[in-house]
Amino acid sequence: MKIVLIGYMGSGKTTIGKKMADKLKFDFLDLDDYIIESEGMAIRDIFKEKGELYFRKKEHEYLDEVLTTEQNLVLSTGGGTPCYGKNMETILKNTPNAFYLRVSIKELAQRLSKEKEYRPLIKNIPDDDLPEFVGKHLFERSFFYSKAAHTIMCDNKEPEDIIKEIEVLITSA
Ligand SMILES: Nc1ncnc2c1ncn2[C@@H]1O[C@H](COP(=O)(O)OP(=O)(O)OP(=O)(O)O)[C@@H](O)[C@H]1O
Ligand SMILES: O=C(O)C1=C[C@@H](O)[C@@H](O)[C@H](O)C1
Ligand SMILES: [Mg+2]
Repeated sequence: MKIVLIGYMGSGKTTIGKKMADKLKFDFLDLDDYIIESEGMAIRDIFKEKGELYFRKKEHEYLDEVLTTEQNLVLSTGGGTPCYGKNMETILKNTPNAFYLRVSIKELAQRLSKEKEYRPLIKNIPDDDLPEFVGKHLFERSFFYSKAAHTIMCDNKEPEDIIKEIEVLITSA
């Protein structure tokens, strides 16, 4: 069984995915970390040296690879994963358990202002401009995120409570 978490940068996919996999005794895989290990480079360096198109190509290949294994897996995707090529279709084809972690622009901008360094798409955006950037970007991406089987509203909730909400929605069908 595969549980896939999608959502904007900073929505909590990695944090929640790790904790949930521990709780369910599933394997855990973070697609960004898998790319970093497989390519032997940090994401910001892949963007800088090989370009975003190369990153998106690899992201697509690794997504296909990890979704076609037999293991029980919680997969935390990258913030852009569902928004390129046929990635969202691939996710939906492989599991009924795709969850969109939805967080408000305000909370995303607050979280991301402290953690821009390893996120190449926002690295150079001044904190004051982050809410506007996130708002526009999220608007474009919501079309893809909202195709998930379930949307979990995450503002002002502890990871443990979000995990409990997800657990009751998981289906083995
Ligand atoms: N429910 C939550 N409440 C408050 N803070 C949270 C919550 N979930 C995650 N965070 C914090 O938000 C930040 C971003 O979380 P995380 O790295 O898990 O996001 P992500 O969705 O994996 O981002 P990316 O797409 O860039 O990989 C971290 O500092 C994390 O501790
Ligand atoms: O939102 C995005 O497009 C990205 C989010 C991160 O998880 C990384 O996958 C990368 O920095 C790109
Ligand atoms: Mg992450």
